[in-house]
Amino acid sequence: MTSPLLIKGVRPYGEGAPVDLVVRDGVIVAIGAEASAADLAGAEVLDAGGLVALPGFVDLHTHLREPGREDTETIATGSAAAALGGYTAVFAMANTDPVADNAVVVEHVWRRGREVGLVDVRPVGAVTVGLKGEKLAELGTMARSLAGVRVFSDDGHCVFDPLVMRRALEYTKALGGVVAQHAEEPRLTVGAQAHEGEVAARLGLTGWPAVAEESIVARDCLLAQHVGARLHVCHVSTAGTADVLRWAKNRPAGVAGRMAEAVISAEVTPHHLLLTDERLNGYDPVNKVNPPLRSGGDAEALRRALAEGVIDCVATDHAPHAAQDKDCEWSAARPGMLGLQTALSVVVRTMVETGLLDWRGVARVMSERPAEIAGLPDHGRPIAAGEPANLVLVDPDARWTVRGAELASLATNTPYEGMELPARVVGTVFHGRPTAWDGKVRH
Ligand SMILES: NC(=O)N[C@@H](CC(=O)O)C(=O)O
Repeated sequence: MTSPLLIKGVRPYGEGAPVDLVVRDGVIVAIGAEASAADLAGAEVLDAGGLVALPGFVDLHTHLREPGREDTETIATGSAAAALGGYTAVFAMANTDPVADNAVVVEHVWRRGREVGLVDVRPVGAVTVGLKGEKLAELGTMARSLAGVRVFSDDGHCVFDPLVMRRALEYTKALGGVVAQHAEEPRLTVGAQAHEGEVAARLGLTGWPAVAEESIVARDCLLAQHVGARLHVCHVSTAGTADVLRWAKNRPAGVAGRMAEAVISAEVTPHHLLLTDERLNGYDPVNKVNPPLRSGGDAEALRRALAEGVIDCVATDHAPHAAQDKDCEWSAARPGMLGLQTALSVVVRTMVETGLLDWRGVARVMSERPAEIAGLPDHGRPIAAGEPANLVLVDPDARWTVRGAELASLATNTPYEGMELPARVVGTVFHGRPTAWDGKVRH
């Protein structure tokens, strides 16, 4: 038995009067007045007066870069960034070197995540060998490995061949898993450098048209409903994709083959909720990301779709890059931006301050829905006695200024450098143990 933890004076979901949470052996054992003296003997106390408690965040889309690019992030530094950002589980994308397309690599990532012990690191398995889109990877072996992979993705690349995608959906269905698709029709994005629109035209950058995403999402929804499988759409970036998802999710049962068994879900990144292609005017590659920052109208449509539930959840697409891959000309720079430590604040700015979501809604899109989509039983659970103690404690009134150099990631490519953002993660509790408190990681 470990010593208990007493979290004093929190407001679960920002509702009602402050209560005390008593946590023992990874479980919430009592709330408020229920705490007895016996519960509290030898307890560590976290003074959480004025803080909002939410279920720990779950990120379905994190690039931890290990193995292969440990100069930009490691499982240890990425886990630290996750804990400081309020996350208790992250899904590590498969585009590592070597690619996580086999049991050896996914077990390595899983084991290393457990050794670090700050957050549940769940490896994503590649859909195809080497992310090449040609031959299915060993999905079953990865699912049956110690890592128990259930989320499969070629993220960074689209599974563009419709027959390969169909087979992937069929196999993952048999394994109880889900395909997370990076929706990008490659023939429509050859040489693409920026959202196809006025800004790209003015800057002379080759356009990445919205339809390259929307056409793949439409096709994949039809395929998933034809075979009755689960499809998750990564980083939705356009208003048109939100329309396609709304249509697909609302189709009457029975119009497609095995529609009743199909489940479609989708994520949006914090940066697509807040930032637009107007940021490209100075050609600063920190703003280069895939899919690209879109128009203001797109961002507004994404915020509405997230509030409505057409887009299920927020995922960071945390993508650390080395300085030399960002401090260069636009066309040579790698796409991607940091996200783990700024996600909550950007969601508060775009969704809470605008009145689109309350704290219950934040819990839904950052904790509950991602945990459900990935099938994680211990995360995204209600804050109640008997439930696992995976929690985040948030100061809703704080303001802080983002400094890339102060973030826990090895890389510094945050697009929010110097920006003042609302709300701060003060504490994270992972299986009953504080992993972050007041800006510091606790091992
Ligand atoms: N989202 C990004 O801009 N970058 C991702 C992969 C990718 O989707 O290109 C990365 O791994 O860096």
